[in-house]
Amino acid sequence: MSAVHAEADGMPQGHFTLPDPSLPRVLEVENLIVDVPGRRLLDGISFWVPKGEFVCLCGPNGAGKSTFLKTVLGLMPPTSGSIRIMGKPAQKALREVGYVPQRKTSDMTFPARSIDLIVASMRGSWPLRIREEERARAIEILRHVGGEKLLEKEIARLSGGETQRVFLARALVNKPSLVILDEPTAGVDVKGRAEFLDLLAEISASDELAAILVTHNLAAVARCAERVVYLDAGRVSAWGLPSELLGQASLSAISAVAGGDHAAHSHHHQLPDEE
Ligand SMILES: Nc1ncnc2c1ncn2[C@@H]1O[C@H](COP(=O)(O)OP(=O)(O)OP(=O)(O)O)[C@@H](O)[C@H]1O
Repeated sequence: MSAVHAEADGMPQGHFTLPDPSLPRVLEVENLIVDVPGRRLLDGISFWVPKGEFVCLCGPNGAGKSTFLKTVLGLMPPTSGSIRIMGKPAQKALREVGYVPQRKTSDMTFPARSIDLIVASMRGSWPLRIREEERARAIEILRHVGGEKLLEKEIARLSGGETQRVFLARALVNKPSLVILDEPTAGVDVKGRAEFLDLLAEISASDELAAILVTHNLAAVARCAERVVYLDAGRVSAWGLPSELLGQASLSAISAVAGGDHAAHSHHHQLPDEE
């Protein structure tokens, strides 16, 4: 508990309920520090995610949420501290993690179909020829996310919501223990966002699959989060149940920051149901 600070402006003070320490841990982060030349981006992050738990990772722009995800995914080196996935050093357990990127980073510049993307993830290499059993598995996982009709479609031609559905299928195809989603509905229209939220709620209901969802979307937090980790200036400023963090002041702290790709283009403050 020593790494958890309740000092951030607008955050509730007092008691936060942590996960049952006796449950198996899918992700365990201890005193993680990430420095880049001249700057500390993550300043002693500690928390864990038990099997099956759905965690929303919230916090203002620039808090370090994407940096944290990149470090867990092995894309940025930790300066010190440790990240364990299913009890192993993170680098040795990345097969246990599925990743859904922000839509802007998943824009495809070459002609790939949904099936290619999903089979590439199954194999770990780009498929030149797809075997029958691979095709069957791709259909199965797309059906699971309600996207079977997208199988042969080119990714570049899909809507935002369809694209994220395919990326969710890709993230789930290897039966991970943890799925990590970085503002998956930023830049997705209202209908696509509502449908994607239904899929996230299903993941949240699963006792097997754990998730970390980076979001500024209060509707997503209210509907899916089993726990919330609130990052501020590279530190965990609160870690507890959504009901403990969704007090009046903290509610505005989560929603009243411009999120995702909107942030770069406008100073518009978003409504709670936007991302
Ligand atoms: N490679 C890097 N070198 C230097 N600074 C970086 C690097 N990557 C990120 N930063 C800075 O670190 C801070 C945290 O960035 P990060 O993208 O992790 O925040 P975030 O919480 O994901 O924000 P947002 O909600 O806007 O996506 C920002 O100030 C960013 O400019």
